[in-house]
Amino acid sequence: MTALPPHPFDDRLYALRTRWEQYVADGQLEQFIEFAVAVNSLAEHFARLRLPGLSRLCEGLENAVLARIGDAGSHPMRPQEMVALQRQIDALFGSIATSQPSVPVRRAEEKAPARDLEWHRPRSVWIVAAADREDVADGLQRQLNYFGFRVLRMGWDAEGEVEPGEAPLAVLFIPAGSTAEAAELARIEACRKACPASQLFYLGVASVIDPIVALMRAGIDVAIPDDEQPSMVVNRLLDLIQTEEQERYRVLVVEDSRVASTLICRTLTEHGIDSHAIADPGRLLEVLESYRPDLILMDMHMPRFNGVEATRVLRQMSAYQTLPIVYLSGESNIGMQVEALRLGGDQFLIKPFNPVLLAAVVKTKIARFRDMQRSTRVDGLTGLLNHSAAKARLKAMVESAAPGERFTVAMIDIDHFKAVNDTYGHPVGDQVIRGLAWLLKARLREGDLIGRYGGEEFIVALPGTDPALAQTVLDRIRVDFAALPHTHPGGALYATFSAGLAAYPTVDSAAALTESADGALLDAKRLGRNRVEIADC
Ligand SMILES: Nc1nc2c(ncn2[C@@H]2O[C@H](COP(=O)(O)OP(=O)(O)OP(=O)(O)O)[C@@H](O)[C@H]2O)c(=O)[nH]1
Repeated sequence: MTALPPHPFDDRLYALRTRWEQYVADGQLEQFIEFAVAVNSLAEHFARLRLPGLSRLCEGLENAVLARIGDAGSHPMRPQEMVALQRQIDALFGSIATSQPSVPVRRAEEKAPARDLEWHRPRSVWIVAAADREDVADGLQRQLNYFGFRVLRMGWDAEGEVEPGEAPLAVLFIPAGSTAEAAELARIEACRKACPASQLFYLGVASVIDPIVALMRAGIDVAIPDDEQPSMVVNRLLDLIQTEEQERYRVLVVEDSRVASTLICRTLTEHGIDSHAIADPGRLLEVLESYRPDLILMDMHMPRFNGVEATRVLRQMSAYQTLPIVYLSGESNIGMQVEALRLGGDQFLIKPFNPVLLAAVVKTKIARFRDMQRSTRVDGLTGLLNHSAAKARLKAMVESAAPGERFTVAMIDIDHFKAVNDTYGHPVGDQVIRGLAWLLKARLREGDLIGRYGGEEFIVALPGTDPALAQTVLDRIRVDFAALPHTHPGGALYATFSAGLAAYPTVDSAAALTESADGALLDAKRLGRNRVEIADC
């Protein structure tokens, strides 16, 4: 097996390798299931880190493993099957060893903040552009540089462009037409192979399914339609460098058999999922309220009333209409299963259950449920938290603040924005709003609150930061924003913003913090705009 250098995924790789070696030595089904769990855990880890190429390789291995789980009688597997799996494992380990996820570095011209805080650092991006699309590439490069990305340009014909250790965050392919030719697909395939950890974008694809499928097969992760502005890709890249902190998944198990619920909860725990079990479905509403699960695993046959009846009740309540409900039951009657799905269930799994399948179903359903919930909290124009979500987050920050904890809230407003709209039109105004949103995303930290509070007004909250440091940080962003060109048909315009700051716990409620920061913002406007003022409390 390929020898591995020290690597950030070491623990997971070690678990995967030793479990495989144990299975190779003893050939027991239980060991194979443990190995399957290790493969699943590594695949999820790569997905979380947004390393699409490695995720894909790992998922390929996972599929091959799942197909061979079978039962105790099918283990140890035949020697040829073992060799085939060993080859897949070697290919995966080889790719991991050669791919080095890019390490963030501080921008050369950026000074370290006065007190060291982990503000976002740039990453490198490659742009592969056709000769007649250099203008699009130039515009994108300028924007990417402003948002702190390092850009490397190359043509479609370039060969051997890969420098060792130079794995980019993303590669942007800008083709001459809207359909990829065979040579272009080959170029993308070569890049996919060379950069398994990078996200590959193809800009300007026609909205026709066949060419998009061909691009995906060649290794493209995101095909951007030709009617979407190329600059939108900047936002997607900023999303890539901001991994949202994830709360652990929570599953409520409704199951009257103690043995079954213990087994289910143990499987969930092994996959890093929190669970809570109740034996009496009569307690469902009360526990849903207190535990707030992301999914219910529901038994079908229970005393008093059954799982389908419980599901029907939940589906009549607006709070639980979209909550995923998966039946886990020994019921083998297909008619009953179909009826259970018609009456509100999302999926039907049979007991005794396959632990890997159960975990995969639970995780994918929860991931989709959380994505859907997230979309109701996000502002469509900028991708930031919307007004109500930002307000709720600030309230939660105040309520959960430990004694002695401090943070600073900023209200930010673009100067003379009405004139931008009036002179250049609404779409250009929108681009200016996006520009500021992206700059904030690029420059602030993962744990900072950034929201679009109103039209051209933003709210920011910086944990562990006093007003003086917050002023330094926002002032730097203010200067960069003033230098950011916003293109319009006649050239480029420049905009500025003003900001007001208020500090917790000097001001100790969410409403008073926004009010106080708003007051300081008004002062900044009165004092001439393009400045950051601290509220005097
Ligand atoms: N393009 C665009 N404009 C918006 C959006 N939301 C609000 N606006 C416009 O933003 C402008 C805000 O203008 P004002 O509140 O008068 O303030 P201002 O011109 O920015 O002036 P000062 O804040 O005093 O510097 C209004 O013309 C709104 O129509 C939006 O989503 N897109």
